[in-house]
Amino acid sequence: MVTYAGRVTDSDEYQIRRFRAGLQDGTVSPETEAWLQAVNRGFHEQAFTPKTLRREAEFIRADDRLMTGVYVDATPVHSVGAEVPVATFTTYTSTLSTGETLLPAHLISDVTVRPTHRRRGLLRRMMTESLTAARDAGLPIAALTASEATIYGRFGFGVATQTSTIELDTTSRFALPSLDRGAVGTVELARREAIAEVAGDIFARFHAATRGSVGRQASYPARIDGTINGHADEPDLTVRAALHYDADGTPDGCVTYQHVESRDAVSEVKVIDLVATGPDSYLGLWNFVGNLDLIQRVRYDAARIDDPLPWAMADTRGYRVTGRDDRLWLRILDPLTCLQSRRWSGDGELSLAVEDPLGLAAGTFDLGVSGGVPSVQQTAAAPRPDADVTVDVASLGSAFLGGATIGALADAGRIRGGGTAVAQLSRMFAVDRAPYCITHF
Ligand SMILES: CC(=O)SCCNC(=O)CCNC(=O)[C@H](O)C(C)(C)COP(=O)(O)OP(=O)(O)OC[C@H]1O[C@@H](n2cnc3c(N)ncnc32)[C@H](O)[C@@H]1OP(=O)(O)O
Repeated sequence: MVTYAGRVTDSDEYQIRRFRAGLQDGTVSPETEAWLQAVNRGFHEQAFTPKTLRREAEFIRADDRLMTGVYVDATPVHSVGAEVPVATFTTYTSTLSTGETLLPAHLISDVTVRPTHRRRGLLRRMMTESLTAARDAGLPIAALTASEATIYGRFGFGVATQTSTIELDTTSRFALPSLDRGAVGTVELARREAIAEVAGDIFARFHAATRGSVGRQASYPARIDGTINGHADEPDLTVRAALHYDADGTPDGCVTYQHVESRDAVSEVKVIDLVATGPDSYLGLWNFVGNLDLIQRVRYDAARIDDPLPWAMADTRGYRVTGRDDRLWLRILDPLTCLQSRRWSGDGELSLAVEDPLGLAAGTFDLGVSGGVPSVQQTAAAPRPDADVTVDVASLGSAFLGGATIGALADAGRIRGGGTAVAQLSRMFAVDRAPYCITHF
């Protein structure tokens, strides 16, 4: 019988096991199946069918994920068995685009703790061990997308990118006059099945050029083309797709969308995914979606917060932002590598102290930028009180790609330093566009 007293760090009641997805000749191993079904329960989702279970196992194997399960020795009679983990956590390596380079990134997902085992430190233990292992393996940064905004700051994660939910009025008000000013390319409906063939190449071009983008997991084509349809065995055949082609006929943008029942009897289309490699393909795809017949409104929940679309529209009031959400959370593990990998806009020299509650990225750094080229050196293993500017590691994660400005973080009390040094750091960190991530993981 499980006893429910004490914190996990004080008890030997829990065993942690780490493993890769077990899948042989189309059969999912019992350990992997129990882990996947536990994740589903944790997120209140329907149980996998044999077909969707196999597909999910194939995807997580393709990502080469490390799965962590926390187990108890024994469970009460009639309860789920001891083979089902009470907590889950998974990690894999992908890339984060700084717009200049692709940084290897430690991605964290599928974090669940069973309600009957919560608030005993299981998440803290899994997270601390995982971040420490990633740092020791030389990974400079960790990333996740969060179910709640209050959980991950304590582990050094900061909101690094945000997205808007937008609604477009696509009645006769919708027009993009700027498209007539020399935009090139054409749009054509695509076969749904073709998306899996082209989406990867289009995304790779977007990813390399877009600061804040995270490499997509193996399941992504199936997520955006309707193959993954909740937990149904069959694809969602309401999903449609269109491609934008450049002047040479090469696909350089892709949108998937579906007609949905709206709350207020307005004929509405939901954009599932839209990836464009440049302004022409971006506006071209929106022109297509905005001119669909019989549709009065288009909704999209992953628009840039500095979206060019309203600036291209004849009637900017046809573009409404109905929400804004954090998307990517970043946790710097190696400030030296991270700071050297980004683009700098202003020259300057100052010392930067980084505070880290987990101690992984703490230190004092001399940061110099000359002609936009950075030179960073660690001068102390701990944050020095006499540094020009002091920042906590979560705020550094928010500022890293320009998602939060240094000025806003200073006014929020999260960056400390003399006015001149903070203003200089602000000029050095400034970016021309907000970072943008359209990967959910
Ligand atoms: C990347 C992702 O996968 S996001 C998805 C996260 N998962 C979910 O939302 C599924 C539902 N929730 C859960 O499964 C669990 O409640 C979890 C995973 C959020 C937390 O797991 P627990 O094992 O209870 O967390 P743990 O006991 O280790 O708590 C660690 C700290 O986080 C805090 N905390 C935990 N959950 C929350 C929360 N939902 N909101 C605010 N603080 C929280 C605890 O108070 C504790 O704080 P402290 O150590 O500073 O005192």
